[in-house]
Amino acid sequence: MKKVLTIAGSDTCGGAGIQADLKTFAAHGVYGMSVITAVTAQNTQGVIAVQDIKPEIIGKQIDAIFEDIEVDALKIGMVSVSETIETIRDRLIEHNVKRIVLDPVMISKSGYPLLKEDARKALITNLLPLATIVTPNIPEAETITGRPILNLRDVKEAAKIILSLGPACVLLKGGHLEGTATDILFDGKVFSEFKAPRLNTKNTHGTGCTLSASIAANLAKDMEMTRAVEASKKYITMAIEHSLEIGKGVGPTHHFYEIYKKAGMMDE
Ligand SMILES: Nc1ncnc2c1ncn2[C@@H]1O[C@H](COP(=O)(O)OP(=O)(O)OP(=O)(O)O)[C@@H](O)[C@H]1O
Ligand SMILES: Cc1ncc(CO)c(N)n1
Repeated sequence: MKKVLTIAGSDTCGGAGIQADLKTFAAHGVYGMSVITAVTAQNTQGVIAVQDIKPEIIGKQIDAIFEDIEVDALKIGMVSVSETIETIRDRLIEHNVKRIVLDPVMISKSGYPLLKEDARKALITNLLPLATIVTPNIPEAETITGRPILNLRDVKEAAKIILSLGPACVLLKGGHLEGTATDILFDGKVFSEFKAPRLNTKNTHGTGCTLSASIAANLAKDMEMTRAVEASKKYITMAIEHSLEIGKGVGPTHHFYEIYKKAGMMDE
């Protein structure tokens, strides 16, 4: 069985972060493992509080995995502060990790900062160059590039700038634009578009976490990048289509093996 690791924050309500990642891994039939960077108190209405885990313990969690288990792919989500980012960078270089999906989580859907402002630079300089693929949403891409993104042309320009910062590929997610939910993959040579109809639901808590976890699971299964993103786009679209009316606010996406099967990935 393929083994996939998530390095991310805990979401009490189970829709985003570590919890979304492990559910996604299970639905993809891979073995999930976790390194927790922060504990959030949050629900579908917002983030109430965050406690960052000490970088030393984060480093020890990473070592505990790599000294014992072979990891086929990993994803990085919420990383909070500069010291955490530097610890993760050092440990991943030391363990010679390949196939890193970086979701540059900055702000929750409800507007709570999940990455400290002074840590943004640390994320860009330390983690972007290690990424096999980085998956910013529009506001994250605007922060990384310092440029507004209003249309598809801006998206492509931003993807080029982000690629120049070191990752092997960029997937710029169009969830925050209007109209068709189009994500653009750029590998330095070719732009590929992944489109899905915009689903009329408020229940999109954890969509970014789910998509990046799905890509990590698919890469672990030796899928080539474009095929992995294509399959993961189908998965997230179905997980949103079946999203759950849980809580009073922005409900979570739904994960189950049926979705994975319907997305045409049952043989992989
Ligand atoms: N209403 C929607 N209908 C269809 N697809 C959507 C919708 N909203 C988001 N998506 C898709 O979900 C995926 C995640 O994109 P999004 O831009 O929402 O990520 P995000 O903002 O990082 O999420 P998060 O809030 O979890 O950080 C993308 O493939 C995007 O196109
Ligand atoms: C722990 C955590 N990671 C990521 C997000 C972004 O969706 C969130 N809300 N919570």
